[in-house]
Amino acid sequence: MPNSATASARFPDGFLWGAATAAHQIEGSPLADGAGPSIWTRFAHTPGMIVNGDTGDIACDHYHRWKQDVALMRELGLKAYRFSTSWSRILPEGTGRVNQAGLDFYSRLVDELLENGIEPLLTLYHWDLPAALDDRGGWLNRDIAQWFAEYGDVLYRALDGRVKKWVTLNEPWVVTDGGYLHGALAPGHRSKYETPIATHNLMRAHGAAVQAYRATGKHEIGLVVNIEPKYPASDSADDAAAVKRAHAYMNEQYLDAALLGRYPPELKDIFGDAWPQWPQEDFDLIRQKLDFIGINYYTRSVTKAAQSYPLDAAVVKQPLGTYTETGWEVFPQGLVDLLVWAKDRYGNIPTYITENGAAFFDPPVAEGGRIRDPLRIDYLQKHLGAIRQAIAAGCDIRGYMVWSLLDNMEWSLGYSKRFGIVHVNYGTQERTPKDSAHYYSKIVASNGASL
Ligand SMILES: CO[C@H](O)c1c[n+]2c([nH]1)[C@H](O)[C@@H](O)[C@H](O)[C@H]2CO
Repeated sequence: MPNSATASARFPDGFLWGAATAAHQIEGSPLADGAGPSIWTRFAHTPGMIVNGDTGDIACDHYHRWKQDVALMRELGLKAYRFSTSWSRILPEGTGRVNQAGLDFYSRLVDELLENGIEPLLTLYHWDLPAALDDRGGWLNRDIAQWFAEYGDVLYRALDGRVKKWVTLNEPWVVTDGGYLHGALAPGHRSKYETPIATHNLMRAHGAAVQAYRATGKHEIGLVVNIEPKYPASDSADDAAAVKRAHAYMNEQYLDAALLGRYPPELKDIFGDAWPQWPQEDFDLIRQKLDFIGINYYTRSVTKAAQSYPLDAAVVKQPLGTYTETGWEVFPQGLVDLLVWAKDRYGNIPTYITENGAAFFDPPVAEGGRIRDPLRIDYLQKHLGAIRQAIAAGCDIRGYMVWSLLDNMEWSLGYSKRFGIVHVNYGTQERTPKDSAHYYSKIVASNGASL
């Protein structure tokens, strides 16, 4: 952890301090004003899919409370806000007819952010595929690359210039591992044959959306991936091989495709006969110049060889480790290690930490509206220290978006886990900044000097 050299390191001038959310997790009103259903609207209304039968029908009611939420960001002094747009709010059938009311919602939100001195970072896809496109095969249909580019183009033409940092996909690994392999996330498939196809079409769609941006956009576009560094449970050759497989599958697969124009060779070993041979022209589409990458970091995995599909690897719980409410080990050194790894493997591409945060059990709102969340403050402090260490090691880190601005719908875990630096009372929709929000606000105001 920090030594005198890194402790004296500082965050660069203009470091972009913000917070992140996603449409389906906070907006509510998924079918309002002409919006079409997404796969998450369907998944949440499928009995047994979401803890406590929770849905995104109301969530944080951000669809109506967006102005107050921007005011909250302003009070916290945030410089940026990473959010996603709902594809089926903009294109209810996924392609063709534009729902102007949906476009207007995001246009108003962007204007309000700008009027409050907050830079928007817009993610086109944060998992909520239009149900109408899922009915046509969704990420299993090669046509989705053009469908996605068309969706991006509608937003680029409407918002580029006001939005200057665009993201195509949020975490393609989670989309495929959760939605097509293990089935824990929408659309809930469990197929080793579908998973590589979904991966490949997500990356083709990413490339097509970047190409569409280059045709009209005048600013920046990137890709956001989740990275979870893997450490061997022992010095055995079997554990080293398990780490290699897990690292290739989760950490290298998507950035290699986007930045190097190829998949790691381990993927063929992992998926065997389920791993197709892709034509070179697909990689020519996928590999597009990016202005930045976004890395979402939460935890690490100590990994051992074990019987499991598809990796033949398992995570080893650390007896002396500290764990969050989602069972993730708090391990800030992993962030340093992965940022240096990414710099060395892909070149020092401008990088934003586009998500980092933790779910802890938060006490109820105390007298005077205070919510003490010391574990979250400790988590943030340690991970911001890790970023400062990575910057001192030469990594070109441009900004940090804490996950999340608000407690929100944690996908299949519903509202049972709270990641927000701001508490949401889902009964009243009252927002209450937690101690971590006040802590983070000071970090932002001092550009990290108060860390
Ligand atoms: C596997 O962890 C991922 O990096 C990850 C963690 N998270 C995410 N991705 C998603 O981008 C968010 O929508 C989640 O709410 C958030 C917290 O779970």
